[in-house]
Amino acid sequence: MTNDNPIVRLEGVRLDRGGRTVLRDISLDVPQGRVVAVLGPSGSGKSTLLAALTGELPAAAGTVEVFGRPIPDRRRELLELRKGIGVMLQGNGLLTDLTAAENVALPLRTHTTLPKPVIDRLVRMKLHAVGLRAAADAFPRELSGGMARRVALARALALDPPLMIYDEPLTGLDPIASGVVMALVRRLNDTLGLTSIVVTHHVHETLPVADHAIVIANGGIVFSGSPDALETSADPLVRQFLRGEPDGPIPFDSPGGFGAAPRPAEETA
Ligand SMILES: Nc1ncnc2c1ncn2[C@@H]1O[C@H](COP(=O)(O)OP(=O)(O)OP(=O)(O)O)[C@@H](O)[C@H]1O
Repeated sequence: MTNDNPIVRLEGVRLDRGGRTVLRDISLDVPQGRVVAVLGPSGSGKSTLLAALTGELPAAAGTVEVFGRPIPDRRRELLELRKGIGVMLQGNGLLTDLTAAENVALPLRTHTTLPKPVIDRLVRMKLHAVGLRAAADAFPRELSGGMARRVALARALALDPPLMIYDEPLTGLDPIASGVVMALVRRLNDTLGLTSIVVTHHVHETLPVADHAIVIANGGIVFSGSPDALETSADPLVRQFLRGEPDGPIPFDSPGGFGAAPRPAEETA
């Protein structure tokens, strides 16, 4: 997967947490316009990888570039970069005492000086984009799980970020709601000209909408290729993950979690 101007580029990245190497030797290019699925068992380091993309976790080695520039060290520049990354975290993260519209308006109120009528209009557009314009005045408790997830998606889109990151967008959703959310992820990616990274262990719901998939396990990328190639892979590690088998090359009981790199952090290169 190569591209001269990828939206995200990782080169030889090592990520440590709590003094332990979680991921090592990670190289990945995400070209503009793609939907990339980041798959892997629980504790393999998927969220850790996302934390590196948003600059929350600096790489212990290697380079992480987003929008063609290394992740900045300076807080001000980092905050600026983050405005270009829409993040939908696990669960909804919706504020329960605010309506759907007020939740979507939050990033616009916090990060822009736009007048209220303009914000109201943008909020209506975002809710329309996720098919929920009629639910603007509903509180999160009045929404189904799938609808609440779509409001969270509208909120992540509020500032028109060119890059969207989804961390387990399907947790707790039934198969129908999962299908709706993933179809929306694909449609928004294409109609708004975004690039999307979807971190999930919901392989079968995510692969149909992805252009590219990577699997992380045992502290590194163990597969990188098309969804078709993933499903037909004969690699025992990939097979074990796809079938959800406890026995195989991915250890179930390594220290610190399933599939985590079981060795201490090396010296920074
Ligand atoms: N703040 C932290 N301090 C120390 N270790 C951490 C920290 N966050 C995560 N880890 C460890 O890093 C490893 C990877 O965790 P991570 O949350 O990235 O995995 P994941 O693939 O996202 O898991 P899940 O699918 O369960 O969310 C785990 O062994 C975890 O215990």
